[in-house]
Amino acid sequence: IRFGDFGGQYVPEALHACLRELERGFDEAVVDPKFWEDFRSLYSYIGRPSSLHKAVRLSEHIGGAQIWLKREDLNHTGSHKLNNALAQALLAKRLKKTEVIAETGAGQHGVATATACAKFGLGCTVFMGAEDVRRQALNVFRMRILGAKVVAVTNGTKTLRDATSEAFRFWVSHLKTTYYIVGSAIGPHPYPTLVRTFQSIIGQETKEQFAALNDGKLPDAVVACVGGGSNSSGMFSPFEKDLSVKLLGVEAGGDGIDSDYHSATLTAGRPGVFHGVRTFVLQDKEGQVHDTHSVSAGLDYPGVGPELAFWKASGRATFVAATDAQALQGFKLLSQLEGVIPALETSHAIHGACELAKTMKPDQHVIINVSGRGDKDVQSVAEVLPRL
Ligand SMILES: Cc1ncc(COP(=O)(O)O)c(/C=N/[C@H](C(=O)O)[C@@H](O)C(C)C)c1O
Repeated sequence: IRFGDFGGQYVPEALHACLRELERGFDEAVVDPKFWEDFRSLYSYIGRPSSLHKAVRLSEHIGGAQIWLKREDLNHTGSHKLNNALAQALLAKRLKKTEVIAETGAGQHGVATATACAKFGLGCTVFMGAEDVRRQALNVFRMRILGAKVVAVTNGTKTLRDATSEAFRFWVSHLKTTYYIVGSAIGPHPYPTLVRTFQSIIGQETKEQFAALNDGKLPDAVVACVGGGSNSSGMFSPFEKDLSVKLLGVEAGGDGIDSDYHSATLTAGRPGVFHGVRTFVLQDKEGQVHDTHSVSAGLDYPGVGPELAFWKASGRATFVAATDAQALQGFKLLSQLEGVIPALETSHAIHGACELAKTMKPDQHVIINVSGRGDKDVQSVAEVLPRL
C-alpha cells in the first residue's frame, strides 16, 4: 500500500472495515477473468479503444516533435472518467451494494458515475461544491437527467475538496449499502491503486496503437494534465518501465505558482496527509491546506495521487504548471488547428506538450492524453475568447 514514502490509509477506525472489504473485493476482481470479461464487454458502450492520431497542423505550428492525440474525449460522457466509474460500479455489484456515492468537481466524474448507475440500476448521489455546481451547470443538469441526486456542498471553498470531505462523511454512516466511487487516484489505499489500474487501459492502448503505426516503436514522451492524477497515472503506468519514454504531468498554475491562486500541488506543495493518504499537499507552514484556484474545476484540488508523488520523488516523471492564460491558449490552439474543443483541464496538457515539443526534433513523438471535451467549458471560455 506504499508508493515509496507515499500512500497508506490515514483514516478513522470507522472506515477500516469497509476499506478492508473494498481491498479484498478489488484483489479478488483483478485476478478474476470474469471481472475483466465484464469490463471488456463495456468497451462498445464506452467507445473503446479510443483513437490515437497525429495532430498534423498543431505539429507544423509548433515546429518541433510530432504531436499525437489520444482521444479520451471521445469516450461516452466526454472524458476518461467513465473507464473508472464503470469498473468501480462492477466492483460495487460484486460487493452486493445497492447505492453509490461520488464526489465531483468538473462534474465529469459525477456524470460518469450517474451513467454507470443508470446502466447497472444502482442508486446514485453525487456531492459537488456549490461553486462547481454554478460553473459546471451543464453537467449538473446531465447528472439529474441520468437519475442521480446532486448534493450541493456549501461549506469551505465550495469546491472539490469540500465535496470529497462531505462524501466521506456520508459514506461512514451508510457503509452497509453504499459504495463510494472515488473519481481520481486519490484517497486511502486501495483507491489510488484501484483507480490507476482501471485507467491504465489508456496507456496500454496508446502503447499498442503507437507501435502499430510506428514499426513497433515507443513514443518519446507522453503528457497528461494532473488534477487528482487518474488520467495521468492511467496513461503513464504502462510506460513506467520504458525509461526512454518521458512522462510529463501538467498541473494548474492558475495565476502563477508564486501567486496564492493555483492548484500546482506537485510543483509548489510538499509531503503531507490529506483525504486519508500520505502524498503531496498544498499547505502553509502550519500544515493548513491551502484554498486552491484554477480556471478548470477538474484540476482545482490541493491534493494529488500518492503514485504521482512517488514518481516525482523518484524522478520517473516530471511535473510542470500551466497558468490559466496558458491553458486558454492551449484550448484555442487545439480548437482552431485541429478542430478539437478540449476540456479546460486537458488544455493544460496541451500547453505543456507544445512547450516540450518545441525542444524536440521532427523525428520524435509526443502523445497528449486528451482527457475530456470542452462542451462543459464553452460558456466560461466564451467570456474571455475575444481577448485570447
Ligand atoms: C476532463 C477532465 N480531465 C482531467 C481531470 C483531472 O482529473 P484526473 O485525471 O483524475 O487528474 C478531470 C477531473 N475531473 C473530476 C470531476 O469531473 O469530478 C475532478 O473534478 C475530480 C474527480 C478530481 C476532468 O474532468
